Amino acid sequence: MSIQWFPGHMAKAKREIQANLSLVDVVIELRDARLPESSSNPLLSELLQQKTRVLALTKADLADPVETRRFCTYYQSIGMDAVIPVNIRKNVGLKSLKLACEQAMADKFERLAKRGIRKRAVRAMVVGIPNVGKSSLINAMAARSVAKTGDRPGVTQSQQWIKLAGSIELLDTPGLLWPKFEDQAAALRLAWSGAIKSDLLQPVDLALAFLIFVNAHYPEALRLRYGVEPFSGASEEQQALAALEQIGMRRGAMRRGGQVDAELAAQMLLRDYQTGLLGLMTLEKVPDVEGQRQL
Ligand SMILES: Nc1nc2c(ncn2[C@@H]2O[C@H](COP(=O)(O)OP(=O)(O)OP(=O)(O)O)[C@@H](O)[C@H]2O)c(=O)[nH]1
Repeated sequence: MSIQWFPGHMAKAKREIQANLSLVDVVIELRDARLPESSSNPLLSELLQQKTRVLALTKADLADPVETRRFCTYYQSIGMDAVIPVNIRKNVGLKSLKLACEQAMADKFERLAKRGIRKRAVRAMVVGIPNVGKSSLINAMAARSVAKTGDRPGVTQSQQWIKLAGSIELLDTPGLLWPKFEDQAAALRLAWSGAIKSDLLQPVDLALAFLIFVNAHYPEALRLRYGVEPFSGASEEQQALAALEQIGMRRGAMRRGGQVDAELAAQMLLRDYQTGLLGLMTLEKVPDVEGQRQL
């Protein structure tokens, strides 16, 4: 991620989303299925007010399916209009997402029809933090679109509406939200997922924290890919470091002279996770009742 989020940029992003919101019926909010809470932005709830909100959990092909189901149930239970796991690269879930947008608006349009107002296409926009899949989703949906409608501009002149098959019009520019840098646990997960570069930790420390997490929640993954046995007890950091050494040797991350290049090993480990080679893993749990946040 190359964007630096200074307060001025955040204010601008907020203004842009606000302006676009006034044009749409439905907001398609993208969150990473591997970290749906950490990849959200609380500002959105504040901005959305009464708008219909459909949540797409992207990169579901990389997430633990059991946890994804739990998150779907959870978000529906706290009032999200629809929650759809998607794999944008493989076009999985996109049809359901489109249907969810139409269904979410069906009642409203019916009410309007009773008042003699003609049914029109549902207007939607995509929002989310960097790297969550916004452009991929718009492109995937547009690829099967009937036509681009150029007659009705968006807020800025370069914006257009993409007319999708059926009766949805999608704004072709997504709304960009900033990630949760201030929450350190969230920032860590975002960095593991590849959404942000961590300013807090060096690659090796980032990888060690990741190894401790994986060892606690998905120990089999380390055994299967690198032959690293689960570790426990005190000196977890030391053991994680030993595991990283082993991973470095397995993956050929060596310096001249035969020593493991820990930084390279760290990068390879995280890359393996980000590309799914480490298996399907979700980095956080559904919030418990106490920790339950608003949408
Ligand atoms: N495995 C997998 N990868 C995905 C999926 N959706 C997007 N990606 C990948 O995630 C990366 C980021 O996707 P983009 O569509 O560029 O994300 P964005 O939100 O537009 O990113 P910004 O332009 O930084 O705001 C790309 O490498 C995509 O191929 C998905 O459902 N599964």
